[in-house]
Amino acid sequence: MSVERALVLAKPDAVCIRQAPITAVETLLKSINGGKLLCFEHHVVPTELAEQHYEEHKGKGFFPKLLNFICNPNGVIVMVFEGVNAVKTIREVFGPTFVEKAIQVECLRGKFGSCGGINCFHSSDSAESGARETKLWTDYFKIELNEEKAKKDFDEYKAKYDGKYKSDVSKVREIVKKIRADSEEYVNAMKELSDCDDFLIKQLLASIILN
Ligand SMILES: Nc1ncnc2c1ncn2[C@@H]1O[C@H](COP(=O)(O)OP(=O)(O)OP(=O)(O)O)[C@@H](O)[C@H]1O
Repeated sequence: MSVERALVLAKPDAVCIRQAPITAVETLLKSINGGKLLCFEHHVVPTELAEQHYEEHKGKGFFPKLLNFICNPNGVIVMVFEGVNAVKTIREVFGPTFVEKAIQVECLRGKFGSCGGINCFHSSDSAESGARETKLWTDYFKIELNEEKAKKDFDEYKAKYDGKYKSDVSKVREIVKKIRADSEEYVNAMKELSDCDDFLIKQLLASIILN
């Protein structure tokens, strides 16, 4: 039995889904033995921090999309939890990385995730990474770890949003499915005109959709 710290992020999708961080905090405080919330702060993530946070994935094919997602202007809610075996407990509460797998079990990524790696939450994967990530994020944003302040910040968030918006993401998942199917068609059509890779073509599509 060891007391550990874990960095938890409500990722940009969970920042938009207002009820998701509330459910996460309340579920985690109930689930972690002796669980404490030590910070609850909203921040927009600069690329240099994202690169350090996800350094183990540098060079992998999905790295640019991972940075693009976590640096989204919706920002993230930075949380630090402490408790006995906190890392394992949090990862069980969040569930599998990919939403298609997460929806097969009772877990928060399955409840709130949109698709693939757009899975609402990050949590440190070992006590060592918990310590490393907590230091990285708290140093970067000069966050003070303080249970009282975290409670106040969370209570303010809760007073503003609890029960104001739905928790059911099923309509959003249907739309995401359609967009993904259309995006494959777009990539195939562009490939007749281009040797650009799929990521760059999808970035163009994102610009078109947002225009
Ligand atoms: N093959 C992939 N394709 C797209 N995105 C991926 C892929 N693998 C991982 N990701 C994204 O990168 C994040 C980090 O991957 P990792 O393998 O560390 O999973 P995790 O530990 O479950 O997630 P996290 O680190 O966010 O808690 C995932 O949460 C997901 O958003």
